[in-house]
Amino acid sequence: MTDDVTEADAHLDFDLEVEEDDVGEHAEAIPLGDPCLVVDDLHIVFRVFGGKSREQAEKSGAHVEKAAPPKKPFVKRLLGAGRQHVGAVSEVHAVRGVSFTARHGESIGIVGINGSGKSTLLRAVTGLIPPHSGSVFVDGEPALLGVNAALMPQMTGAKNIEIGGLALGMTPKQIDEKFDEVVEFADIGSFVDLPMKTYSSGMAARLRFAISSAAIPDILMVDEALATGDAAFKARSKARIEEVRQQAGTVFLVSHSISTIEAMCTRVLWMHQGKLVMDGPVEEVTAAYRQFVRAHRQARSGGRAGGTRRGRNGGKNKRKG
Ligand SMILES: Nc1ncnc2c1ncn2[C@@H]1O[C@H](COP(=O)(O)OP(=O)(O)OP(=O)(O)O)[C@@H](O)[C@H]1O
Repeated sequence: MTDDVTEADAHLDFDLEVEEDDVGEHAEAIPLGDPCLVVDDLHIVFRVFGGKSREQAEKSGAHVEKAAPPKKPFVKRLLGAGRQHVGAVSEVHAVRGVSFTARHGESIGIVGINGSGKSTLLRAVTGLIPPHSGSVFVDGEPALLGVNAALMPQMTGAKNIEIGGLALGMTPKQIDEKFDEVVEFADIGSFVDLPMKTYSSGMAARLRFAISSAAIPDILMVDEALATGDAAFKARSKARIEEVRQQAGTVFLVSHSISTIEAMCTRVLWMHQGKLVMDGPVEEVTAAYRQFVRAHRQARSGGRAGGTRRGRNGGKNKRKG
């Protein structure tokens, strides 16, 4: 996989955040329990209407197919005759045949370039997206409050702590007891009384992480929340992740930061174009992924240099002319 940088891959649009910020020691190895999650040959397919989303998905390297038009009954065909065509329907095959088993006490990082299917996989595991085919078996209640979580931007942070807590199965009394801790963990101060739409993306991500981990869930899903925090927040998050694992919970962490994955995880899944290309110990998978990312960087900077030169010259020529 790592040596296999295709020309198509080289043009993919992705973040290459392999920065080396100091997140701390590597995740502690603890004895693992029984399986808590089994994902078996999972496929997730999105239907996309119109052309723009399709182009975006193709740019990210996802597998896009033109969907067969649904068969309409004769009467509908007759009534619809002459209506304007609203655009083609495409299918984005975002997750393609992914299988793995997670055990109690594991902390599993998910890496992959933009559009490789990481968030879709997490959302499918939590039951937010139904599988196209394949199955997900979960023992316990997954808590996902990633960047796309359904908190209400027009409501205050306080109200969102309440809603988020209830959504995670906490009682109003438990939410009351945890309230100050959540605000302190998220470090949002008096912003807690303002609508979430007034928050910076970092504040919102921190609050989501604080809510999702407040009740020590069976399975904690973290989607990029840690990328937006400072060193102190990362240290607090790491301690919280360890706490979940110590209590036999399982943690999934999606991040573009390899150093964060290395510090917080014991195992890594690498997704590429919807497929699971590697699943193994942190050092092994991150080493292979780093090599892949470097190769891409080189391929991309080569391509971009040409493009930029052409662009600049083109501008100059125009002004001269
Ligand atoms: N609701 C949706 N409708 C249509 N296509 C979607 C939808 N959500 C995701 N996709 C497509 O599925 C593919 C996988 O997206 P996903 O967000 O899971 O990738 P990712 O690895 O999490 O990316 P990133 O690192 O940029 O967050 C992409 O091609 C994306 O465009």
